[in-house]
Amino acid sequence: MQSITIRRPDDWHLHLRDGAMLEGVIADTSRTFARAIIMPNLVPPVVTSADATAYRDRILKALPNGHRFQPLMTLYLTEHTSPDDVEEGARSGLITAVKLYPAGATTNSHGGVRDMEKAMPVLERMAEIGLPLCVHGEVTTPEVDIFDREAVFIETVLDPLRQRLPELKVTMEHVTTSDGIDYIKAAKGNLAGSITTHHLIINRNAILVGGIRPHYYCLPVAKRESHRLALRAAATSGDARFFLGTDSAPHVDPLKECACGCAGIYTSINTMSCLAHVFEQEGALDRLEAFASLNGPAWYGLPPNEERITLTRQAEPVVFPAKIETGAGPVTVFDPMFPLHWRVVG
Ligand SMILES: NC(=O)N[C@@H](CC(=O)O)C(=O)O
Ligand SMILES: [Zn+2]
Ligand SMILES: [Zn+2]
Repeated sequence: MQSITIRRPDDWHLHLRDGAMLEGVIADTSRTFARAIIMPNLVPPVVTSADATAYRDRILKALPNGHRFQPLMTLYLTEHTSPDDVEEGARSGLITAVKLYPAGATTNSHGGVRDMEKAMPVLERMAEIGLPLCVHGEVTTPEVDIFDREAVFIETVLDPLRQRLPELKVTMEHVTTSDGIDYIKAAKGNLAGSITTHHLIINRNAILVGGIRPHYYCLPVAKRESHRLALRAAATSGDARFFLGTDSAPHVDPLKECACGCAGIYTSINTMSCLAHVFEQEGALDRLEAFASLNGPAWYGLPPNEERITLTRQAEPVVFPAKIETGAGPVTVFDPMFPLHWRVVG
C-alpha cells in the first residue's frame, strides 16, 4: 500500500462558526489539523480582543476530549477598530492576524470596511508591529462582474495599499485567479496567498452545468478552468508563498438550498484526502507537506508542527458521509466528483 507521512497540517483559513454549529464541525478539523486561523465573521463579528478571547474559550470548550488543537484568532477589521486594542491582542499572543472584509463582499461582511482611509491608522500600526492582514480580496462595486472582482481588487485596492504601506504583511486569502497567483509571484515580499481545497478541484462549471448546484457556490466564486490550473500549479509547486487555507465554511442545507443560497463549501472532513488526490495527479505528492504543513507556519512566523500524520492510498474508495448532522442542522460535505482513495490513518 502506498503511504506518505508529513508533518501535521494546519488550516490557515477556517470558519468554525459558533454554538451548535461549532460543536458539530470542530472535530472534523481538530482530528487532523493542529492549528487553524479562525475567521471572525460571526454574527455579531469578532471585533475586539475581548471578543476574540471569549470566542477562543468557546472553541476550546467545544473541542472533543483528547483532541489537541490551537485556534489562532483574528479580528474583524472595521472602520472603528482601535489600533491599541489590536496591538495588545497581538503582543499577548491572542491575535495572529486582522481580517479585512470589504463591506458586502461575502457572508456576514456588512460590518466590514467601506472606506480604506478609515482603516489606515490600524493598518499602519500593524505594519509597525509586523501583524499580518488577511484579506478577502474582492471589490463589491455593482458594475464589476463577479468573476472579475478579485482582479479588480488587486488593481484598485490591494496594490495601492501595498505601495502606500510596503511594510504591511498581507495574506491574500482564497486566491481564485491566475491574476492573484501572478500578483503574488511578482511581489518583492510581504505578500503570500492561501488556496482552498475546492478551488483546486472545481471550476465554475461545477456550479452551473446541468442545473444550479448550490453546494459548489462559494465566494470568491470558482472561476474558469484556466484559473483552476494556475492555482494547481502554484499549490503543487512548493513555492513557499502558497499554502493551504481550506475556507471550509459550513452553512446548514436549508440556507444553501433556497432561492438565495449562502456562499460556502464544507471541506474540513475530507480536505486531506482531496489534497492527496490532487497532488498525486500532479505528480507532486512530495510537495504536499510544503503546501499543507510548512509554508503556512513559515509565513506566520510559527514553528511547523512536530507531530506527523500518515496518509495511505487504498484500493477501495474512502467513504465520507454526504452530510454531517450538527445541532444546527445538516451540512452537506464537499463532493469532489471523483472517488477518493487517500485516507488519513493517524
Ligand atoms: N467562502 C465563502 O463562500 N463563505 C465564507 C466567507 C468567506 O470566506 O468569504 C463564509 O463565512 O460562509
Ligand atoms: Zn472570504
Ligand atoms: Zn472564508
